[in-house]
Amino acid sequence: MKSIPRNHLFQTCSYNIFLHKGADEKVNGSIQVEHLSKTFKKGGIQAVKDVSFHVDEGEFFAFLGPNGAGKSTTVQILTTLMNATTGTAHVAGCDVIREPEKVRRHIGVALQETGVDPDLTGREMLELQAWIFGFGKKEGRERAMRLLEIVQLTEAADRRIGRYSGGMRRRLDLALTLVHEPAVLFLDEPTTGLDPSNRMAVWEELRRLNKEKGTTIFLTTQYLEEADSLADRISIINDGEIVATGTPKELKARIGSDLIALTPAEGEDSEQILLQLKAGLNDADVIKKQEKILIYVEEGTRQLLEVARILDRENIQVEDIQLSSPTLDDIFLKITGEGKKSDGE
Ligand SMILES: Nc1ncnc2c1ncn2[C@@H]1O[C@H](COP(=O)(O)OP(=O)(O)OP(=O)(O)O)[C@@H](O)[C@H]1O
Repeated sequence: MKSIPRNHLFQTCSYNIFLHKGADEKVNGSIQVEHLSKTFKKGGIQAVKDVSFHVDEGEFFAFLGPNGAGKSTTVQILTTLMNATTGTAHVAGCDVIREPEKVRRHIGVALQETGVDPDLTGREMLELQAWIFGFGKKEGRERAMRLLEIVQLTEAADRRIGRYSGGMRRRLDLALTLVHEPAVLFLDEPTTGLDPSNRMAVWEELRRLNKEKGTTIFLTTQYLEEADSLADRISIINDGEIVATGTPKELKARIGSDLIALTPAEGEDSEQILLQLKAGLNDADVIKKQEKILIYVEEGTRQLLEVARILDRENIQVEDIQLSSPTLDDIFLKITGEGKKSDGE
């Protein structure tokens, strides 16, 4: 699935093209995508299907979806690393097909595969990146130091990248995209593989960039929690199609903020239980998923008591009952009515 050495390609491009600082130019950091589709000849997979959306300048936008949904393909098209089959896209006011060099000048990209040189140290790599973007030696050194601190790599600054762990490489990669303070930042699953404290550090930095510098951020993620915590707006992508768009609040209002999942005991009639719960809970959102019954509610604790009362009153035996927050799977189930697709492989 990830056959293209994407970040490497991008950084290779940057050695030749980026000989000036994008941050000095006033650009409109918006993204406009119209009817974008991508079909891979190999395998004939339609990875992106007639996708349209916009991201305003300064907005924090998340593309949320499971494995194989089409997130990386969309990012690759928007960052000029891959051509769309049909449709158009403008990033920072420039057409990604007709003006790829202009687009590259205004964007920072952290992709899932890093293309850093394993023989350099983290500090050297950052200083090199700063030099490529036209910063002087002193400023480059200062930027490298500050970014190393932000991504918590100060201690490992002088270690060769080849000896970094996967998580450390991801953090370095993020730092590399920030060197020239781009108008639009594309981050493809930036926190996958990071432990909770590193994840929080990356979140904090992204929030700061977005709020203080007005950087437009396009982030892909499989984590609902990440999109919820960071994004102004979220589009949910499933099997190449956008199935829902809205603010986290709007999306949550569609699904309820809590989820009660119960497993009826063997021999119980789950269809009947479904009807009894619906009736008893004023037509609440109750659905069946395999052997479980899922109830989407707003005030989980209060509703859990109500569910327990109904089960007791109707003499329904259950094997298990749990209260939790909805997962991405649950949201897909609710929004698409069919649940998350498989990996699409
Ligand atoms: N170079 C390629 N050639 C053929 N098919 C591809 C290629 N890249 C991706 N695909 C397929 O396109 C679909 C979308 O993949 P994509 O990588 O965009 O999904 P994703 O949402 O980024 O998933 P993940 O979260 O796993 O990175 C998948 O079915 C994938 O197998």
